[in-house]
Amino acid sequence: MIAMNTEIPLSEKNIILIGFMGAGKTTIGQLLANKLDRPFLDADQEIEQKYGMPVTEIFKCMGEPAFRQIEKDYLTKLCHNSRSKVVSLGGGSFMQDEIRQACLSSGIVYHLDLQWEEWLKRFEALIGTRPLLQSKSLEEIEELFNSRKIVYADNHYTIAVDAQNPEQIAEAMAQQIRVSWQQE
Ligand SMILES: Nc1ncnc2c1ncn2[C@@H]1O[C@H](COP(=O)(O)OP(=O)(O)OP(=O)(O)O)[C@@H](O)[C@H]1O
Ligand SMILES: O=C(O)C1=C[C@@H](O)[C@@H](O)[C@H](O)C1
Ligand SMILES: [Mg+2]
Repeated sequence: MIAMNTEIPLSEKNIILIGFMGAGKTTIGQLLANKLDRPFLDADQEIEQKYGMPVTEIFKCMGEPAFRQIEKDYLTKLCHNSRSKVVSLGGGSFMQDEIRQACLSSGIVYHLDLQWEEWLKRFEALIGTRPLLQSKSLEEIEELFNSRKIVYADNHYTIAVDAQNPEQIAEAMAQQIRVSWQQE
């Protein structure tokens, strides 16, 4: 756990979910937002809506560097201009220094932490819609998984997501967050 910026009241800070592709950021983020009665924003979905195409198409038509720039612009602005939201990042968003710093300084960052063996069970469900997986061998994906884990470790809270379903995880997170708001 790392120190938080105290200028924004705790209960107004964005709750930001990070973690590897398929860890459950979108699924759990939506459930958590409903439970806390907060608006939900998913970086990938917002970008898809703005550009009128899925992330896979943005990668194909514009290339990954363009996607990363769009992702950086969207998320750094969001961190500076918005409060009291539940925000799910894309799996790679946190790898960009500016996004990481903006999230850590303005929000409460939750790392949804999944073990490799559990992630493998989700592979088939992910491959069609995650362009980064499509060009890699399983060994290369495992390498990416391990290298990103080091970066995700820069967070405020780590939540193990291997052994529970999304509803249980969102409920546990909501309870912990409500308690922290009451203690403010
Ligand atoms: N705790 C869980 N147990 C079992 N399946 C889960 C769990 N969390 C998510 N899933 C499933 O894993 C898949 C990926 O989930 P989701 O899209 O929420 O991941 P994500 O972290 O948002 O991925 P990305 O970084 O690519 O956006 C979905 O099919 C979802 O139903
Ligand atoms: O882990 C990643 O780099 C990505 C994850 C997805 O959420 C999308 O943002 C995109 O497919 C890239
Ligand atoms: Mg997602």
